[in-house]
Amino acid sequence: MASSSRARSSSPFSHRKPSSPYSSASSTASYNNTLMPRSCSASASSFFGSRSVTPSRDRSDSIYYGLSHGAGGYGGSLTQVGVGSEELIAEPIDQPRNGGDSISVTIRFRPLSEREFQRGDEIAWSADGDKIVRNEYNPATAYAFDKVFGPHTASHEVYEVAAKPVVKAAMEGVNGTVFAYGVTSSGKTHTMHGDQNSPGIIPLAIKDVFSSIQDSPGREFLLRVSYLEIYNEVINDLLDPTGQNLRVREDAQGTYVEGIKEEVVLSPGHALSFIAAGEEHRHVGSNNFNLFSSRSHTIFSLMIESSAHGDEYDGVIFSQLNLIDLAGSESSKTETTGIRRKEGSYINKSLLTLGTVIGKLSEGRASHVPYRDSKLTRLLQSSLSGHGHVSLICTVTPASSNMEETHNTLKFASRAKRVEIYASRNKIIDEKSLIKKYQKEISSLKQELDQLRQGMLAGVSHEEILSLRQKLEEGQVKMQSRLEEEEEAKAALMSRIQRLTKLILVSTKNTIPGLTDVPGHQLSHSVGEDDKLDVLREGALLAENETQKDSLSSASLIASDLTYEFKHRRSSSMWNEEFSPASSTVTESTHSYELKGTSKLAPGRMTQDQMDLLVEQVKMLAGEIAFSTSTLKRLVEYSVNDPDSSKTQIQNLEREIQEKKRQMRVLEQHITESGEASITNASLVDMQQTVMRLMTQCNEKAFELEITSADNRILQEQLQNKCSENKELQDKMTLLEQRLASLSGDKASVNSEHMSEEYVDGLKKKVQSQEIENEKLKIGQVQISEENSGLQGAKSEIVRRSFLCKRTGLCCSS
Ligand SMILES: Nc1ncnc2c1ncn2[C@@H]1O[C@H](COP(=O)(O)OP(=O)(O)OP(=O)(O)O)[C@@H](O)[C@H]1O
Repeated sequence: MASSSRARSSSPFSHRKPSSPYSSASSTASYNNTLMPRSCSASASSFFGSRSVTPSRDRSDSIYYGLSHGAGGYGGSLTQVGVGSEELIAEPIDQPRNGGDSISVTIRFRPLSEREFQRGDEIAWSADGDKIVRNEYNPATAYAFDKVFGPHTASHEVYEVAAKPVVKAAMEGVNGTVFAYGVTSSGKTHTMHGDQNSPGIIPLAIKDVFSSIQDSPGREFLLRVSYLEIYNEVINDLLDPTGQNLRVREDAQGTYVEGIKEEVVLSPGHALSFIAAGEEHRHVGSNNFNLFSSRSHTIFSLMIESSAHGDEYDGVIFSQLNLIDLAGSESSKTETTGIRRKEGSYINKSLLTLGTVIGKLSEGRASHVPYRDSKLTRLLQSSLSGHGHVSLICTVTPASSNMEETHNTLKFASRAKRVEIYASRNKIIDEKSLIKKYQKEISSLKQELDQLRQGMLAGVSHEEILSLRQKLEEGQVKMQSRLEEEEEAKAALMSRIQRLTKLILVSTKNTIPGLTDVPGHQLSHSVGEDDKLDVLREGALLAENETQKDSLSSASLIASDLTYEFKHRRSSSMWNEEFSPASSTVTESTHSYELKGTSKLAPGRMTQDQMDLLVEQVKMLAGEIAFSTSTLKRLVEYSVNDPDSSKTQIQNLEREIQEKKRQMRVLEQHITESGEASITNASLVDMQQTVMRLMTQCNEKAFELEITSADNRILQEQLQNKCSENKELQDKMTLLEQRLASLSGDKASVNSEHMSEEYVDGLKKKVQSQEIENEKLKIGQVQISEENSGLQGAKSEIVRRSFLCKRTGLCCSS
């Protein structure tokens, strides 16, 4: 058979042997060294079946004992087995020395297997009463324990005694460890896991944990599980196939496995589905004693965090519950070769270390305890060193062929009984706890969401926002994207809140304020629960009977976000019932407005819808008051003619008006309180401010643009004037130039014709003054050009500004 990680069926237990003790073992087993009892009678023992042989003895002469404590308790005062015979090898079990508790040690017999039966094995060890194990061949050899379970005890009975108290304490913050110890094929896996017909300690503990949550309506829980195996001294994560060869680390809280995967679980089915998945990876192989022998030690851990609701909050309690299925020790009789032998030697070595550690601890001396000698003892260090409850279930076979191995198990159990523990509630952790982190995150997200909701609805209506958008033209896009962002943020917050709250488990029982009267159909399972329960149903693991399945289902928990949603819906519907305008006729309104629930309506928690409804109610009341007042006025007028007949009507109407005014005041007060509560709403203020800012900016820009446009028009007019002036001057200059040219021609002709001196001087003066005028014209022309270029600059500035205004998108229609 393949040695490692072979695929098995989806049920975590379906790969296991059939429950019948006679159905699994091979009938061809070679087993010759059967031990026969020293004083064996042929009488059949009804206890172990007709084939079993019980040696004869006289107990009353050889042993007396006094057991004074109740079964399965911690710190029980199990007294030693007193002895009256020198043959007695019984190891006395002492009271804890220093007043601490002791490990709970129970023994579970399994029936003779078919193979043992076929082989002619006899009963070598048996339960004598419910606390003593006695050797059938040497009756003086007896051991006393907290409880001894006979071969026909069902697993749930073992659970009640050996595990339930540990689970209960774990729910209250005390760490707990339950482990099954015994030789191969003695029934460890049967005890810890069980099968479909008889669930073992692990499924029963899981079921109990969820029932306990169900019975704790005042608390919130967060559960995580991890599942690992120690195979050949290597730690593998059974929930994560990539998590191989993990390392053990140590911190203030004790040892832990670095990088182990922890899964949050929401229901029993959910938790069991992880075990089923883990079992797929566990190392199982066959030896000549057990077809499905566990080749590794497995530790299934349940991390439990809890805290009280709301005002009752007193910190977070954390505890860890370890449920351990050890691999069985193998004797030389276990015929193994190759890989099995190697596995066997690792198993034996670690169990030997466990024995040594227990031995050292039981001595109670401050000697070195070799926890580090094996991964198993290293991981169990905090449990074994007494910081939590420990329950050891030793599984044994009664078979004579295994008499020595069983004896060794009993001796180990006896030593373990002497180990003292001082289990106490874990320190209250707060900031570091996951549940606290989730709770904080949820409440801040909820606040944020409320703000967002109110911010989007209060004060600024959607229509107003739309009209603002229109006014803001391009600003509309900005606004739109902002709205979308906020919608997205809201949706993201909602889904995050839902996701986180779904991980926190609360009881569905009706004692939490706000959860009362929850109609069954409004409650839902947590996420994934149905799926996981399907997995469970497929494996039929817990389908022991319908009742049990039902109780498991009823133990399933709702997520607190559903509670939140439910509360929300409930308050809304209550609101609708009480404040529905539809139900408010003038005469009935007195009742419908009556604020029966005012104390329930914490103003800060009002949704916008509720606020709107209130405002509507106030408006309606105001209308009604106005209507009644005018009716009253008319009645008073008519009453002049017939005062008696109208008197009662007038009085009634006056009373009605007074009453309505009173109701209106109460409603207004509510609105004011709610308004005050929401006035701090940053999102709303933000949004309104943004709108206002954009509006103001837009108006300013529009005004600026108007001024600039006006300036522009004036400048353009000026430019045109200057241009026409310029044209005139240019025309004038052309004329003057023409005249100058003609004058120059005149001068030449005068010179040539020897014109009179006077005439020439006169002409010269004319020319000079003309030149001066010319110069002036030129200067004028330069000025005009300069002015022209100034105007051009102004023009481009206007164009630039207009462009900028358009770019900012904030210009008005002008
Ligand atoms: N109390 C019991 N009642 C009936 N059958 C039992 C009981 N205990 C064990 N068996 C049966 O004995 C066989 C061996 O049991 P199991 O596999 O649990 O032993 P184990 O101690 O886990 O062995 P290993 O150490 O090799 O894994 C199985 O077929 C199982 O169903």
